[in-house]
Amino acid sequence: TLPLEHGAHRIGNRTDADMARWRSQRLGQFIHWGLYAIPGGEWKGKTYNGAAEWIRSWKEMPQQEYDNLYKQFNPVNYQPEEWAQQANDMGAKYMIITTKHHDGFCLWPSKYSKYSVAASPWKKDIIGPMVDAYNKKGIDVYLYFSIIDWNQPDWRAALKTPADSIAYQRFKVFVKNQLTELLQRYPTVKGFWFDGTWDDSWKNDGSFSDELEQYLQRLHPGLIIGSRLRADEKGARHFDSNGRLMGDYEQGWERKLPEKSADVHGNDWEGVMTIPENQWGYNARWAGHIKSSNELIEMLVKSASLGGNFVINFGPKSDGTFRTEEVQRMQEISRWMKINGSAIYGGTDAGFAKQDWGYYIRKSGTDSVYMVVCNVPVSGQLRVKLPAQTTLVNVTSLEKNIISGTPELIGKNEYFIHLDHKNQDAPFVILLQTSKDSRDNSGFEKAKT
Ligand SMILES: COc1ccc([C@H]2[C@H](O)[C@H](O)[C@H](C)N2C)cc1
Repeated sequence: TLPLEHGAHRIGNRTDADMARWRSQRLGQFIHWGLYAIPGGEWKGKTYNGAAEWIRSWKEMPQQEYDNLYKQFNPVNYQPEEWAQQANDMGAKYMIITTKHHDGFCLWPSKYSKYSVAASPWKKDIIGPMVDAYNKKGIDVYLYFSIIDWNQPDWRAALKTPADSIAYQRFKVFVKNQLTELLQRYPTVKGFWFDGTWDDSWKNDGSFSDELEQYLQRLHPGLIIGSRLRADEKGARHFDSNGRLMGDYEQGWERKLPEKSADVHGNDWEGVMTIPENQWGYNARWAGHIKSSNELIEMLVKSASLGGNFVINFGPKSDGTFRTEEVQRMQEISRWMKINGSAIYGGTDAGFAKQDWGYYIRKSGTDSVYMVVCNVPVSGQLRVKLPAQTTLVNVTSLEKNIISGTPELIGKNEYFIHLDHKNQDAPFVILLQTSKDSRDNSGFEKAKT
């Protein structure tokens, strides 16, 4: 391995209580909210086909006009208590809020930038009341922070001249000041979700990103920061030049999920997902495929079955309300989580052979393994192949009328669980109580006699 000064400083997952809490939460809510919600993907009758929060970079958008949108930011219907209530109903255990996206507009009255809510008609702090409302519901808050800042004259994508380096040096002081300010203003936050760290200016400055992460940890012990912040001294991101994960969890799963256990190498990880194909901020017209609640639930289940967290993104409108499709998804997921949440919270990779009908999730540290059935076989029988020296002690379902009879032993450590022929309109859950046992199959034979 290469001798790295600014590569990964820890091998393996964090084992402290803060990380264990994050790991048990499994379902998060991402919120992208800012000036981009005002145009909502359209400008002067034209539709922007990119992601709404990137509209400033659209050739049809005069940047000065975008930058002046702060004069219209006045979310008269913003009710953070309602936001927190609906997130709590959905079953989200943490929330990530954009304090500042790439456009540089700060949703808190920053001492270090005039480009904030303080200059808007709204005037007031947006972040504080949100953190308080979510924390009051027992939901942890993480602060999304974009390193890229199109509003800051000292920001540079690349350092081409000595003048660039001098300006960028000032910019790094500004970044450190804002992050310090955020931790001082909102001491209950559990971590940062960094973004906008792919440019050369940042990638080629691994030592700064490393020092910044260590500075933040000293300032606020226990902070959880994913792999997007850091670069090592050779410009490697997420994984250092020795292939070791930097940060506290793999944060690269954006609008995509790992397929199998081998894809995550035993690391903590988090997937973030949009409901439409690729819109984070509010976009008036969602084009393309819009994920149903069952699709999002299956992604959540798949994430938990692979030992990761799943975060669903919402883009509130400029007035502070949520669009119908997003409210619908929160309500449908809420109904499912109220019945099946025990399979998700504290869930992790069961280490069982994957079957076509769906996913296994182990309640971490126990012999309880949940089966979440997403694809009901026309045969009506679910194949369960237990690892060696594992016996099946009990089988129950979280809802009534799912299973018919007792499991049928069909081979060594292999069973069919027969389903009651009800057609299901959502994934359903069966709980397997197993036990480590030197004798194979000893479980159900006892039950059968
Ligand atoms: C260039 O491809 C990108 C760049 C940035 C993103 C940003 C989105 O604006 C959103 O904030 C997402 C979490 N982030 C990765 C997404 C895709």
